[in-house]
Amino acid sequence: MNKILVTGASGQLGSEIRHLSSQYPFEFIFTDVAELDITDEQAVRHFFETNKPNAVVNCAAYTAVDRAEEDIETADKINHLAVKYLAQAAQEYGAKLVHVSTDYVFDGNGHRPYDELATPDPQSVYGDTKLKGERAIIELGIADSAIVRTSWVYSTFGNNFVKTMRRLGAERSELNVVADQVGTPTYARDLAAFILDMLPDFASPKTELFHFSNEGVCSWYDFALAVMEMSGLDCKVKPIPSEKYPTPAKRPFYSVMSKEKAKAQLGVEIGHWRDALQRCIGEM
Ligand SMILES: NC(=O)C1=CN([C@@H]2O[C@H](COP(=O)(O)OP(=O)(O)OC[C@H]3O[C@@H](n4cnc5c(N)ncnc54)[C@H](OP(=O)(O)O)[C@@H]3O)[C@@H](O)[C@H]2O)C=CC1
Ligand SMILES: Cc1cn([C@H]2C[C@H](O)[C@@H](COP(=O)(O)OP(=O)(O)O[C@H]3O[C@@H](C)C(=O)[C@@H](O)[C@H]3O)O2)c(=O)[nH]c1=O
Repeated sequence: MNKILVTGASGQLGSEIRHLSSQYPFEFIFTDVAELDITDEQAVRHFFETNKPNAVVNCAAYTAVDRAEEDIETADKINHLAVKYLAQAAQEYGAKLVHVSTDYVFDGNGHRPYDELATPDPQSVYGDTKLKGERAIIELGIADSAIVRTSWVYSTFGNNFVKTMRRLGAERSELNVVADQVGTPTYARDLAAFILDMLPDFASPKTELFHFSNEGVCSWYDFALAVMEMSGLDCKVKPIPSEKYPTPAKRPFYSVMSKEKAKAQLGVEIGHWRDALQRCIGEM
């Protein structure tokens, strides 16, 4: 029996893993900051010593992209230093590690889907701290560890762009949304299934990077339009350029990721973002 520690389990991804957990023959330990604060190095070691998980899926993160620009130290603690503590504990106690990262590690100046060999160049504090977290794992040379980069995550659980659009769409008759930032949305349930499916057989002498999102490409504007349409909301969405929606953090203009490696090596079949969105909104 595999004993899987899930950190940050009250967030979107963690909640989706919990939702799917009864379908998998694993024993799960779900923790969020109250049960295991991953920035507390001693607490992390103690937790591994006491519970001896065979695997850890790190869903904990500092995901407030704009707030991170001001709150650099906290973002770094959670997205970087804490990831090192988890990786060290996983190495010491022989547990598999699956860590989740982001498309925001890329500068967004590309025009073809980024694969796992593409050079990251984050443009925001959030992206920078997430990249430092990735590197902390890679530098340890830890076996049986995977970093899954994903993008534009939403779920019925937690906070996300889909929920923001539904709220604003119900309140307003018109909404401006950026149309020059392009990427791929990811239903957290599909990401959760991908991670749980890969875990049992996953083995690697070093850290493997994988990209995972739903299929297809869209702008935030296209995404917002689809949310309104599928939610039956009569709110007019207007496309605007990024300079008309100034934010503290710079977002990549293009952050589409190639999933070829995950498909070839792990045999995953991935649904289109519109179908995934429809499934999620159907549960809201
Ligand atoms: N959301 C997105 O669009 C994307 C997310 N990702 C990555 O996917 C992963 C999962 O994201 P998602 O589920 O959306 O994130 P959420 O923000 O929904 O959840 C993160 C969870 O981690 C918790 N947490 C924060 N600090 C700590 C801590 N010190 N110890 C333990 N838990 C803590 C949060 O608690 P609290 O809420 O109290 O802070 C929250 O419950 C993250 O690695 C994220 O970077 C990648 C691409 C896109
Ligand atoms: C609410 C709103 C946002 N926007 C823009 C701002 C931004 O450029 C874009 C997305 O908005 P958000 O701030 O909700 O999304 P953001 O927090 O940037 O989402 C990111 O989160 C992190 C955690 C990730 O890892 C990324 O993959 C990505 O999902 O939409 C509008 O144009 N109009 C609006 O009314």
